[in-house]
Amino acid sequence: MFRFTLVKKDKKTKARLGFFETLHGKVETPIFMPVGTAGSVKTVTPDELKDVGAQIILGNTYHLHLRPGEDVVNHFGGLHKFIRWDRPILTDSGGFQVFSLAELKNITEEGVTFRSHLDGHKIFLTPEKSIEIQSKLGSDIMMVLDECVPYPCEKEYVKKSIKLTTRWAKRCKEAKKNQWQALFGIVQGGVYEDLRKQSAEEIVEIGFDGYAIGGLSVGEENRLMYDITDFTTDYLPEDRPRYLMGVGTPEDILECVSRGVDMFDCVMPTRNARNGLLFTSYGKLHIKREQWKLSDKPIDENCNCYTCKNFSRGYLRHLFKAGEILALRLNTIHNLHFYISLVKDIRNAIRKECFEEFKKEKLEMFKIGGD
Ligand SMILES: Nc1nc2cc3nc(NCCc4ccc(CCO)cc4)[nH]c3cc2c(=O)[nH]1
Ligand SMILES: [Zn+2]
Repeated sequence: MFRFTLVKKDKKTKARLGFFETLHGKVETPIFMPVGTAGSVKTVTPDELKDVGAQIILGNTYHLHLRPGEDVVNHFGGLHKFIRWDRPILTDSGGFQVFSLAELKNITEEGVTFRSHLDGHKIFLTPEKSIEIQSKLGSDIMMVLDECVPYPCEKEYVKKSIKLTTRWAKRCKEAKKNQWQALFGIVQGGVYEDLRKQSAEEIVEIGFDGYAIGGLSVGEENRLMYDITDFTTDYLPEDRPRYLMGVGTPEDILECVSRGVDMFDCVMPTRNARNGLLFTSYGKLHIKREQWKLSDKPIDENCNCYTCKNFSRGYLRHLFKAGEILALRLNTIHNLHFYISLVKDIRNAIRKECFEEFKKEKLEMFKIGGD
């Protein structure tokens, strides 16, 4: 059960306001999805996720297959019950994780063979196996198994790779049959516009509930990511959500919403939080800096998250320097709240038809510098 509704199209940019409905509830777009790779969004509880306004989270087929295994999750009634999250979950297919994490991988027509980064045991992932795992996990939105080519990558290789990705997408759709879960296709094509057009046309031809732009945020320059995104969204149907995988910084999200993207996921807010790097309205702030030792200010005076309502920079710096686990939790709560509030403000700006001014103002403020 999945349905996307386009509510409003911005007049001056390609930004869109919409929402989609799943078995586990409704999600307004543009949306940011916190990453819960192995089931948990690191260091925070489901209630804390709801407090910061999270509507949907992302899980990873690769990680959950390796540990604890989809049969264990299925034994507990699926991922929602296992992790106690009753809102929508999207699972990535393992495509990217194999290419970015596993050692010794070999790709054939049938699938990809790789060794677990945990204990080195051999795994053979096929489109059918990826769909089987995601079905047992019970995610609301499944992703097809694709080949995410590295950057840079020979055009000849990319040309062959998108054909394989298209054949795998077809096999995923067949493997899904009439299951209740939604299935998103993934467009590849590297940084080559003609191959992006070809991949988009082939994936749209198969027909999916939504379309992801893959193969980006893999080391290419931002400008190139924006250009390829801008080019590709023109080949995706208006009445389906567009999901830019692995993106990105607050700037990237503003830039790519204006280029027609509805959905984002990134480990940036959570991973940076654990490294003491905090997002504020004026740019990034390094909490461990000496200059915050005696600061009684919150991370961001414009933020009303639990961390900013209760704690000073001085205390957060102390916790971080002392290696207190609470530091990781409070930093994560703030960074997730920052990202989720940003996309909420984006939705309101599109609704009030002032998105372009909102974007300009935000980008200017981010440049001031948080430190
Ligand atoms: N199935 C599939 N999944 C993907 C996930 C991705 N995730 C990314 N980028 C994430 C990169 C990324 C990694 C780490 C950090 C934190 C740095 O502090 C930020 C971004 N690109 C991606 C591409 C694909 C893709 O084509 N196919
Ligand atoms: Zn805050």
